[in-house]
Amino acid sequence: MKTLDDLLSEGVAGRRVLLRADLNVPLDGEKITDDGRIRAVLPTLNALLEGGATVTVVSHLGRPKGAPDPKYTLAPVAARLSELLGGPVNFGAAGDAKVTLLENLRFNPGETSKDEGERKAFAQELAAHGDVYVDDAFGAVHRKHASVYDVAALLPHYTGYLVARELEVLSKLTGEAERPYVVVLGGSKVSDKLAVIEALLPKVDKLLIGGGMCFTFLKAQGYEVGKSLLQDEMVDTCKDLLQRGGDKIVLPTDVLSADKFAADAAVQTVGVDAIPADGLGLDIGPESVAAFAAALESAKTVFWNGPMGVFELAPFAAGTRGVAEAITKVDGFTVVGGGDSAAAVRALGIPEDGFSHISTGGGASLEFLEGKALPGIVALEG
Ligand SMILES: Nc1ncnc2c1ncn2[C@@H]1O[C@H](COP(=O)(O)OP(=O)(O)O)[C@@H](O)[C@H]1O
Ligand SMILES: O=C(OP(=O)(O)O)[C@H](O)COP(=O)(O)O
Repeated sequence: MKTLDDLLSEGVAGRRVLLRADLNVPLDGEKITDDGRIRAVLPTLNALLEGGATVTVVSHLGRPKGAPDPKYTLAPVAARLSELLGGPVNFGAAGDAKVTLLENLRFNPGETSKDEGERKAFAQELAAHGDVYVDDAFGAVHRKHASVYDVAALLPHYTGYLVARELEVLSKLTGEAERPYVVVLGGSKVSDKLAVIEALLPKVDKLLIGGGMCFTFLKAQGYEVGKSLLQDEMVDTCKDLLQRGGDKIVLPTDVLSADKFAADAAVQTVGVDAIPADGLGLDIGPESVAAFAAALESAKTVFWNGPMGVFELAPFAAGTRGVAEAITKVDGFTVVGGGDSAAAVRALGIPEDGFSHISTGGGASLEFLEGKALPGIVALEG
């Protein structure tokens, strides 16, 4: 793979660079609640600007359905990027500034289309913005999307500093990871991540499952989960995983059940056998936090992706905080990955140096750990 330093030594003065970034930041309305992913691309962007390039930055935000949706505009990101760069950023179309951020890629159906022709057509449109392509969107390298995969075939392509660094650090988690190796999974992207568990099971010593992920497993164990996040069609898969995983898989034994998805909800801590029919499980309970912390105590390698609960709402942050703190006490190599997981660490005031590495990618890291070929990396290798 050619690197950004290769490109800089070729010289970028006066050249147009198409830069794929992952600026999929958490938002509260129009307010960015964590700008970590914007900051993470600054070294690459600044190096290109210092080299004299004109840069068109492209990114997705959230999961709009292939059409413009004001809820998912990158406008707040353009404003924050401009603040962080200390200079102007054109938004939506090229202008006087050296940096342009285009609107959310996923407003175009070609970006995520399963139809290769449709994706390639959109990749052609994107390629028109650059003489060369730099991929620094580590969080999206596991997506076979036009801006991540197809466009690389159309332009000379290079890895950005973030992608290079992430691959270097995460490669310590594959192959000869020191044992015990504990993976902690949570979050809300249940269907994406259930598929990863199967591949990870043989590689790890313990798999702790909390967050929105755990309810499909609890259902598979025979418990009723009320109105909690549930992937009904995956219950049988979970039964099979539980059987194969044996005592490697650790599930919560208690949860916080709320009467609504809100900070002022009425909340009760219940055993997993007593989740009310109208209850929403929004965090793991204290007994589970203690069990997860105990399982982490002797770990030598830890990877954590996905908050243990809806940490954005104060009453449901304790599980994520407890697990994060337990990981910071581990005497070994510890990685937390994922847009929201990294944001949670910062939002909860957990010292960032308590982890060996904070990755910008959740799903991307998991698929890398799994040993899967990542489309965004395959494309850069070609
Ligand atoms: N029990 C739960 N029910 C619903 N949502 C949850 C639950 N636990 C965690 N979440 C949500 O999961 C989201 C993060 O999930 P995900 O995107 O998978 O993580 P990451 O971005 O770190 O990969 C957070 O916004 C959090 O509120
Ligand atoms: O937030 C992301 O992934 P993550 O939640 O796994 O860290 C990336 O921006 C990828 O987004 P996607 O999972 O909608 O393709």
